[in-house]
Amino acid sequence: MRIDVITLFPEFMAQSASLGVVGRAAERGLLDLHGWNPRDYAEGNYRRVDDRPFGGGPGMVMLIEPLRACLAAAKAADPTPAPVIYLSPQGKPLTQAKVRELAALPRMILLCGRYEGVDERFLAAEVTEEISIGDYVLSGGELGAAVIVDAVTRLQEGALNDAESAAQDSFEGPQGLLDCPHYSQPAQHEWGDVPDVLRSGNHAAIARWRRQQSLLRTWLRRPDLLDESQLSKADRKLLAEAREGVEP
Ligand SMILES: Nc1nonc1C(=O)NCc1ccc(Cl)cc1
Repeated sequence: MRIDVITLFPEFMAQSASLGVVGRAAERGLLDLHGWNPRDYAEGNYRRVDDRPFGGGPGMVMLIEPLRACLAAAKAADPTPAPVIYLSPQGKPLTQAKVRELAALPRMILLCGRYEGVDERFLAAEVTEEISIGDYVLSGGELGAAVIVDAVTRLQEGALNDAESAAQDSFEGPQGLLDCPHYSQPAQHEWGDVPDVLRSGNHAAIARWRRQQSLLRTWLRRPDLLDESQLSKADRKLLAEAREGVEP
């Protein structure tokens, strides 16, 4: 998958995509990441990319023309069509379902704003969709872009090894349940012992326990993610059994 990122800080994107699974995927050619800096397309001595807002008020607004020229250069670099996705708190909240949709695309262009905003006429003319990574205000769109690059790259065929993809699947199964607790050495510790079932060697019982913990945690921490009507009979039974001993 090719991802072009329009950002005043291309070095940030390069760094965040050079580590771990994403870095490995990029090395393997599963991710083709390109940074484009609007400042390289700004005219005049000062190469302005921003200016004061009409109507007054604090801060600066990113100008149309440098973004327009920058986006045109990015599009000209590869014939593959791509949606232009703008990261901002005004966007649609990012979900794993959306990540899966994006991961299936051959290419996307991520637009990272800075300052107080981007001229609305550029957004109206060039942006396909706006996405938010959460209801909080960051200093720019780059962290949102890095989140999308990471989440989408993990889903590229061959990006994850068997263990990693099993972990991914368990978490983002069809119902999107929260992950179960994890334990490793030591078995006994002053902060508690590892649940016996995990040391029993009984793989059916272990899988049952993990599923039950995911169901219980989702019910307790994120009931909004739990659509009980979509649960299998077995899952409903597991959850009912787990609920008995627990107050939400
Ligand atoms: N929340 C979020 N989810 O995606 N992005 C954000 C975010 O806060 N961006 C900050 C931002 C976005 C555009 C401009 Cl011009 C300036 C600052």
